[in-house]
Amino acid sequence: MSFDAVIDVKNVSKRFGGLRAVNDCSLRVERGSITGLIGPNGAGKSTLFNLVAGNIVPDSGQIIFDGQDVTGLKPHQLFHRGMLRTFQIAHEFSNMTALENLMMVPSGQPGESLVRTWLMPGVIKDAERHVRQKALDVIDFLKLGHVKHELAGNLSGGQKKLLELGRTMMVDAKVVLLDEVAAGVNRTLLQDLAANIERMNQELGYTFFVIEHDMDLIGRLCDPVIVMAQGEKIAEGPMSEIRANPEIIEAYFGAPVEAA
Ligand SMILES: Nc1ncnc2c1ncn2[C@@H]1O[C@H](COP(=O)(O)OP(=O)(O)OP(=O)(O)O)[C@@H](O)[C@H]1O
Repeated sequence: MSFDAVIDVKNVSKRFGGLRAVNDCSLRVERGSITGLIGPNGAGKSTLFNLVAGNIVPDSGQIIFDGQDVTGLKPHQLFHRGMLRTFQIAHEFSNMTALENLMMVPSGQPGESLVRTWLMPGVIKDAERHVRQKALDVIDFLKLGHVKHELAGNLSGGQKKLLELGRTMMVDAKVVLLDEVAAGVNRTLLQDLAANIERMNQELGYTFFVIEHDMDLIGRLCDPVIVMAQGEKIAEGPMSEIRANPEIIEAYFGAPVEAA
């Protein structure tokens, strides 16, 4: 079977003191998929995300991103290669409008250099026009037109998350790591958010890697779903299969695990 992995985690381990938070774990995220990562509290999901996103360095093993060994690279270096992590913290600049927030994202805009601004005003104008148009397209795609001139600080929790999703679209990410999408979002906006993630995946080809405690959301969005427990991958498959596996249900999906 051919498998085009955008993220390939190979035998990665991470200890905190005597605790093996991630233990010889291997898993892959296929390009074009929405891959879910679930498991009980303390299973090692966040640690695995931190390892993949470059927030912490593994004790052993390798992280391959888009065919290249990126083990030990920092988050900003991974960002420039097209790996984005979002939703853990709302990064919006409160005193800027939704549209301006999107326009701030692309790095290395010519307008950032004062010397270039002075030497080549025409180039800057063109680049700005391009970024503005792209931001307007993203606003349209996410159906945020009615709040585009609203200060980001005044948006609802769900709208802020949509805006953050929009920020990933400004840089053409190869993979987006989503952390706890559902946390703090009401059911209606959650449906919007889920629909937009699906559209970004299906219409624009984005790959997502998702940690989520909300099993309904995981069931709706993700295929495959990877189950972690005690620092290891213990199962992988469509949510229907995972849900039907009595051993997994018994051991890992009792009431405490479902609680977001
Ligand atoms: N910085 C740290 N220092 C010490 N121990 C840590 C650290 N980060 C995580 N751990 C421990 O590693 C284990 C795995 O934690 P992790 O947060 O990765 O699990 P998780 O699956 O994301 O859990 P949850 O669903 O509760 O967020 C836990 O026992 C946790 O206490």
